[in-house]
Amino acid sequence: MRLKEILSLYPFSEQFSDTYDIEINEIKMDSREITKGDLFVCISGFTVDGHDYVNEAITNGAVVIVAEKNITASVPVIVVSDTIRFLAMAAAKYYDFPTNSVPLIGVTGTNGKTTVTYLLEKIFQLHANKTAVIGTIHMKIAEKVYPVDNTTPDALFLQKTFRKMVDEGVDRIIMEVSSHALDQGRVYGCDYNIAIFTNLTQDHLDYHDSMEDYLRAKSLLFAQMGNAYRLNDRKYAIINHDDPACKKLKRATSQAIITYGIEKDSLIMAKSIRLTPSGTQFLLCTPRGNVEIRSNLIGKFNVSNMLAASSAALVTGVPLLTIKKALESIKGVHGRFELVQHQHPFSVIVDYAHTPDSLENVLKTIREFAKQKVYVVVGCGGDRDRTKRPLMAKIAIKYADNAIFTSDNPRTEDPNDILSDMTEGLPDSFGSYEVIINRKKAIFYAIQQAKEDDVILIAGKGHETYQLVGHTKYHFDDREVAKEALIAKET
Ligand SMILES: CC(=O)N[C@H]1[C@@H](OP(=O)(O)OP(=O)(O)OC[C@H]2O[C@@H](n3ccc(=O)[nH]c3=O)[C@H](O)[C@@H]2O)O[C@H](CO)[C@@H](O)[C@@H]1O[C@H](C)C(=O)N[C@@H](C)C(=O)N[C@H](CCC(=O)O)C(=O)O
Ligand SMILES: Nc1ncnc2c1ncn2[C@@H]1O[C@H](COP(=O)(O)OP(=O)(O)OP(=O)(O)O)[C@@H](O)[C@H]1O
Ligand SMILES: N[C@H](CCC[C@H](N)C(=O)O)C(=O)O
Ligand SMILES: [Mg+2]
Repeated sequence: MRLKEILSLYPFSEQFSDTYDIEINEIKMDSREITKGDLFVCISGFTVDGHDYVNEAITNGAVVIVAEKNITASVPVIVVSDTIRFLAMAAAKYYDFPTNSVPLIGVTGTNGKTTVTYLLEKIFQLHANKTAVIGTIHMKIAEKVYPVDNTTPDALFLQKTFRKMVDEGVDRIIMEVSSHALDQGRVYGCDYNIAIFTNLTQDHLDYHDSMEDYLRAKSLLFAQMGNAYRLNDRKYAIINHDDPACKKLKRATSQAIITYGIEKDSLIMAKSIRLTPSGTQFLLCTPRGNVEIRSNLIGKFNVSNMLAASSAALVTGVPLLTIKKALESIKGVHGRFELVQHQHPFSVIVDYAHTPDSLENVLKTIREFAKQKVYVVVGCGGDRDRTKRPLMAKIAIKYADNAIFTSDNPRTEDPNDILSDMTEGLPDSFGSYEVIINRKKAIFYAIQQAKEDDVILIAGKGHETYQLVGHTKYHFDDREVAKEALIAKET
């Protein structure tokens, strides 16, 4: 594409003279990925400043630099006020606005994003849609799976990927939208048809200044849906009515609002809920009628997730009976309340709860059904919200009979410091706990202790297949380690 075309969306682009009318191979934001003929956009990051890599970019073949600072270079330099904004705009143009031609559904909230995207994927698939998903576990185009680094990738990756999805005939894109991505403008170029909010509870206070700031970031998804009351291009904000943030999020958008809820009177509701140790049952009540759902998903929070997914499916025209069939066919979500299969008379559950609210929800659910003791093996991630550590420890002790605190991706922190943060504020009256820094040993210990009808929850890593120590990822899978420990117990 000609540079002039890429620049055409930029305000007063006529200021860029014809000397800028050159052919561009691709747009890149990483000097290490530049090849001959590319345009390099300098992003000032949290770790380094892309402006410091201009020479490397030129050596690798960059023919134009887009920067926020006046820099001297041997190729033309275009100075803009905000390179992140420029990147999203240029990428959307370069890849020909892929999200204009396919419904895009964004899911945000502290917990439940991966679950809701998974449920929606299954519903749309049953409705004969060709779906694509982007989220924490992977990126998926129909049945092809690709690895991802972030839950929500950067703007460049997104636009390029959306183009690939559209070209491959995808007719529904479902994606998780993290607060980091919203704050960093990774989704500026995305044209959402539906935005879903699950809930807002404490997390990421290492990154956001306060819960208000965290909510502000989440609300950007709703604010950036635009103001388009076009009959053939309806947009919907789907919001959890039970969450206190609902009121503020409603005000963030001018689009049609669909509320869902269990407690509060909502447009889409779950009534007559029955929670059992093997699933949930409820009446899905909608303006298009009511239908009974019998799901294998465990816990009240999953009823809320099913309402969110059902709401999005309904507004896109999926019949209620298809929604019912899809929800009832789902066995479980990878790494979420996943039962480790074995012959012992006690249960081992691996779950991705890594926030105070999710840990409380999962432990409460287990507590309700446990016939004997509840064990929890849990840690807190390094280089992440320190203030959630003592809260998670308190919750673990409150709901479990035996809490074993251990490591979960210490990253660049000393695991001892993380564990001290967890246990520091715990009064003696809070009950006993143990600290076993090595996660494998902690899991083995819990499984060795367990007796008939006990339940062991291994929380925090879910689907993850690594332990991140420093900047190195070591293979580690809670489910594999649990199985090893179960075999060791037999012998
Ligand atoms: C704190 C944070 O969010 N950082 C994100 C940020 O990275 P950064 O600002 O550190 O980037 P940087 O390394 O300083 O680089 C700045 C620029 O220089 C360029 N560069 C760099 C080196 C070089 O040699 N040459 C070069 O050109 C880089 O390509 C980049 O354009 O921008 C990157 C690109 O978008 C992200 O991948 C990265 O996410 C990091 C890996 C991360 O761990 N983020 C977490 C906190 C996160 O975003 N999590 C959420 C999920 C949270 C949840 O919901 O639970 C997520 O969406 O994944
Ligand atoms: N609606 C919900 N409310 C509270 N907790 C939930 C909810 N749904 C799931 N959980 C809990 O949160 C954990 C993570 O769920 P899920 O992966 O769906 O969330 P997420 O928002 O995608 O998380 P992440 O921010 O890491 O991407 C689950 O393992 C479960 O313990
Ligand atoms: N998306 C979350 C995942 C946390 C998972 C947990 N295992 C940890 O490493 O803290 C984050 O990056 O904060
Ligand atoms: Mg997720």
